[in-house]
Amino acid sequence: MVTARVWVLKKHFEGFPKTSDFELKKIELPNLKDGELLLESVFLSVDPYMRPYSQRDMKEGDIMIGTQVARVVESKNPAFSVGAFVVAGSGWRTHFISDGKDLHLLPAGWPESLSKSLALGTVGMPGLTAYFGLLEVCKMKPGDTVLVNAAAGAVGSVVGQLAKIGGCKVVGCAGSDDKVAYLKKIGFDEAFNYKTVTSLDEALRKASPDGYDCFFDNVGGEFAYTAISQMKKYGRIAICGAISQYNDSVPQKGPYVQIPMLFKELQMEGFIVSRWNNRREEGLKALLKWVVEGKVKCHEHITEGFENMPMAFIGMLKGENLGKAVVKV
Ligand SMILES: NC(=O)C1=CN([C@@H]2O[C@H](COP(=O)(O)OP(=O)(O)OC[C@H]3O[C@@H](n4cnc5c(N)ncnc54)[C@H](OP(=O)(O)O)[C@@H]3O)[C@@H](O)[C@H]2O)C=CC1
Ligand SMILES: CCCCCCCCC/C=C/C=O
Repeated sequence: MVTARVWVLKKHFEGFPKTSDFELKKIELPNLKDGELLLESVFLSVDPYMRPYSQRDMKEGDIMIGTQVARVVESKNPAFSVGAFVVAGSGWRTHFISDGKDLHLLPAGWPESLSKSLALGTVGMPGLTAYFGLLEVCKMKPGDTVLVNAAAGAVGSVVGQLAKIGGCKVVGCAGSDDKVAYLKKIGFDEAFNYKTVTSLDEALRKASPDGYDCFFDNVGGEFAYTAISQMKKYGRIAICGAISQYNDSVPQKGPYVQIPMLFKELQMEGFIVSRWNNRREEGLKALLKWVVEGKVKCHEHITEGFENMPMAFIGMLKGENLGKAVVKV
């Protein structure tokens, strides 16, 4: 008999999540039936979507949603051998039983020297978000100037590096000087700390006096309005996230974007990465190749200990992470 530790949503978040909104519980797992396997989480992801999705899809007492890299510890399913690593979406659990249907083996050719945690970040859902958002929504082309916010995070850091590979000029904004230094180190042409500039409008204008062809928006709110006002004619805006609004108890009011949208004839499109689930393999193969070749650099913010999941999640929402926020069990 295996005992799993799980984190449940004890109380729906009101405003910014608190550690008291979560509860750690123990669950006895039954013996395996034919076709099933027992897995143990090795790395778990903490992601911004957990904040809005918990509100929309979860009830109090549910196990927190989420993905993990897990190792097969026992198998009665011939498709998965003991010791194999998979990406699963089984929520905040140390151990779980699966019938194998929704598990993804790591992409073929994953080098032994590459941390498997990257399957939750650059070579996982956030990397795919950057890849499809840039190619299919921003429709980036060589010579474009691309703006990305939350640029030192899991998605943003890949957006900037892919845009450089694609022959673009890249401007990134992040919330600390260390993050800005990192962006410059990984090849961003311009980067600034949006928390310390005296005027965001001026900082954006200085970074690209001619404006922006593409805006990959991870943040929303006031930042997005200011950036949209500086788009070039026919610019493309990908609405990837709106993290500055996820913790609002009262929805923010304008300013509104219709005037720049109209007179600059802009395109703005929201997207969810799962739209391209049928091209997952293509995206992961490309991302893995760039990582192995050293063309895309990865940074991770690793929190040790399953007991620290809520703290890691809250820390990520506060901006404590440089790169992908991951918990190592
Ligand atoms: N559409 C889709 O399919 C997907 C969308 N997303 C979205 O992409 C965005 C980035 O996600 P991800 O890369 O995983 O997370 P990150 O690794 O970027 O972590 C979140 C970052 O957001 C920044 N942030 C937090 N609060 C604010 C705020 N009020 N204003 C500005 N920045 C803030 C912080 O960085 P800083 O220090 O710079 O403030 C923090 O580090 C999120 O909005 C997420 O919801 C992610 C995956 C898929
Ligand atoms: C239980 C696994 C759920 C995985 C969902 C991943 C979709 C992310 C879409 C993000 C939207 C905004 O952040």
